[in-house]
Amino acid sequence: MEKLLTIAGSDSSGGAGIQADLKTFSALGTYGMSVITAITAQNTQGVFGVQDVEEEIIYKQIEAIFTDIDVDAVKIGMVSKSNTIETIVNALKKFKAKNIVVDPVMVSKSGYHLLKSEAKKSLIEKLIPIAKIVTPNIFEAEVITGIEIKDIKDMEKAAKKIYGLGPQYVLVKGGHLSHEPIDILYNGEKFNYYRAVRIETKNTHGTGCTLSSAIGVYLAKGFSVDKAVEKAKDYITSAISKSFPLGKGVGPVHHFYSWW
Ligand SMILES: Nc1ncnc2c1ncn2[C@@H]1O[C@H](COP(=O)(O)OP(=O)(O)OP(=O)(O)O)[C@@H](O)[C@H]1O
Ligand SMILES: Cc1ncc(COP(=O)(O)O)c(N)n1
Repeated sequence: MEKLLTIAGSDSSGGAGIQADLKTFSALGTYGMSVITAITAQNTQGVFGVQDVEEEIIYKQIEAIFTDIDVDAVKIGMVSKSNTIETIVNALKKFKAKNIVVDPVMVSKSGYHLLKSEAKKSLIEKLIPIAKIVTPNIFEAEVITGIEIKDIKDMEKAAKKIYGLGPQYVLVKGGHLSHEPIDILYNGEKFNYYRAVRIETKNTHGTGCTLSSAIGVYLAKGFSVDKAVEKAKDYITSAISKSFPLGKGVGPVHHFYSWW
């Protein structure tokens, strides 16, 4: 069984963050482990508080895992602040982590800033360069590049600029853009396009977390990046199509749609 690690924030309502990542790892038949960077008090309507975890215990969590267990892939989500980013980057370099998927989480669907503004520079200059694949949504790609994104051409331009920061692949996700949720993968030479039909639902809490975790799973299973994204895109599209209402706000996708 492949062993996956998520380094991310906890979402108390279970739809995004660490909880979404571990559900994705389990649903896709892999063993999931977690390093928690921050605890959020969150539900389907909003984020009501965040407590960042101290760097020392973040490092110890990573050390405890890598000194004992072979990790096949690492997914990184909410990282909150620059000291946390530096701790993670130094530790992953030290332990020679492979198949690193960086989801550059900045703002929750409910509008809460999960990345402090002082951390943008570290995210861009330190975290993104160590990624095998980085998966910004439209807003994140705009913040990272300074390019305003209105269409697929702009997504391509942004993908090229982000590639210049050092990751091996860039996936710009179009979930927030037009009618068709098209995602664009760039490897420095060519673009691949991943299309799906838009599912009309408000219940999309955790879509980005789930997609990046699923990419990690398929990389851990030995698929090429192109194929891993294709399979992860199929998974998120099905999980969104079976998403369900929970609470009074934005409900979660169904990670276990093919199980029950
Ligand atoms: N309504 C939808 N129907 C089908 N696919 C969708 C829909 N919304 C998003 N997607 C797809 O879900 C994946 C996640 O994309 P999205 O742009 O929502 O990421 P995100 O904004 O980072 O997510 P999150 O807000 O959870 O962090 C992408 O593959 C995107 O194309
Ligand atoms: C801990 C944590 N990590 C990531 C997200 C982003 O997910 P979404 O954009 O669906 O709110 C979140 N809300 N909470």
